[in-house]
Amino acid sequence: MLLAVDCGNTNTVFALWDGDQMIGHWRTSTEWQRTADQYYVWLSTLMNLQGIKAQITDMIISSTVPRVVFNLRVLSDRYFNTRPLVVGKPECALPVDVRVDEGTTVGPDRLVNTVAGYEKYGGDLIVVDFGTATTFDVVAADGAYVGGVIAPGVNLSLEALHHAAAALPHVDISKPQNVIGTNTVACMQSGVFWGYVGLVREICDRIKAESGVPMKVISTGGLAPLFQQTADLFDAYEDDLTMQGLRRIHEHNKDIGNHA
Ligand SMILES: Nc1ncnc2c1ncn2[C@@H]1O[C@H](COP(=O)(O)OP(=O)(O)O)[C@@H](O)[C@H]1O
Ligand SMILES: CC(C)(COP(=O)(O)O)[C@@H](O)C(=O)NCCC(=O)O
Ligand SMILES: [K+]
Repeated sequence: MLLAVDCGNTNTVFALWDGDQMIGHWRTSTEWQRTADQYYVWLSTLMNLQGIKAQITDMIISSTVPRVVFNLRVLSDRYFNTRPLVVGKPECALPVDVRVDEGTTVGPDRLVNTVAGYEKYGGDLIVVDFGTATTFDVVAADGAYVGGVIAPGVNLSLEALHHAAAALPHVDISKPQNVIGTNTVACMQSGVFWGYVGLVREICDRIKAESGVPMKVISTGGLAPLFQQTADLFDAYEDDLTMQGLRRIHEHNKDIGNHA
């Protein structure tokens, strides 16, 4: 079975794949100090609790935080006796072209999202990921990754307000009833929530205009469900797009006989 690990700047998600069936997924905070032994105790405890008996033979990693990869490699080596595929490393092939400026390193999560988006929805696609950052990634008709947009994340924007202004409290994001807030918290939530709705709409409109073709827009990431409540922003929501992409990339590397 395949263990797929997506390490974002805030959260790390593990998913267990049996062929194209996801039989479990677990989330933990991203901490580069966490050791291979700690990962293993955590993961095996959760698997036991759910009665999952799995023989993990393969592992694939996507990480936006380079220094967590070391301990994840040790996990793979020590407990599963396999060398992991690491997206973004030369030995990990992608099933699509990447057409960006020479020397640019695209975040692996962004590439993985577009691979999964293309597999399910085809090309001429925009994938919006509401993670620590909010990213927009564009897939051409042939599935190639052709670039995108990086905007500050929703929670990051709220945190920035709190940190920079003495009188603004820590606030959790939610969809406000009204645009006009009648207290500090409601005003901040309105600014960030409706500001983001506008940001998403404007950026997607401009990507479509620049591309000159009709495009589908799909959303993913921790905070995507919140924006799914605003009916007309997205054509679809996918809660495990990065995991689907990791499975697809692993399959592609097997197909071409690539061993990490
Ligand atoms: N189910 C959830 N409900 C509310 N907030 C969430 C949920 N999942 C994640 N978040 C928050 O959304 C943000 C992005 O999460 P995530 O997609 O896991 O980020 P990343 O991939 O960058 O680690 C984080 O600030 C996280 O605290
Ligand atoms: C843009 C990101 C910070 C998003 O990370 P996330 O919100 O998933 O933690 C990450 O994809 C990244 O570090 N990218 C490197 C630069 C680039 O993609 O061009
Ligand atoms: K992410």
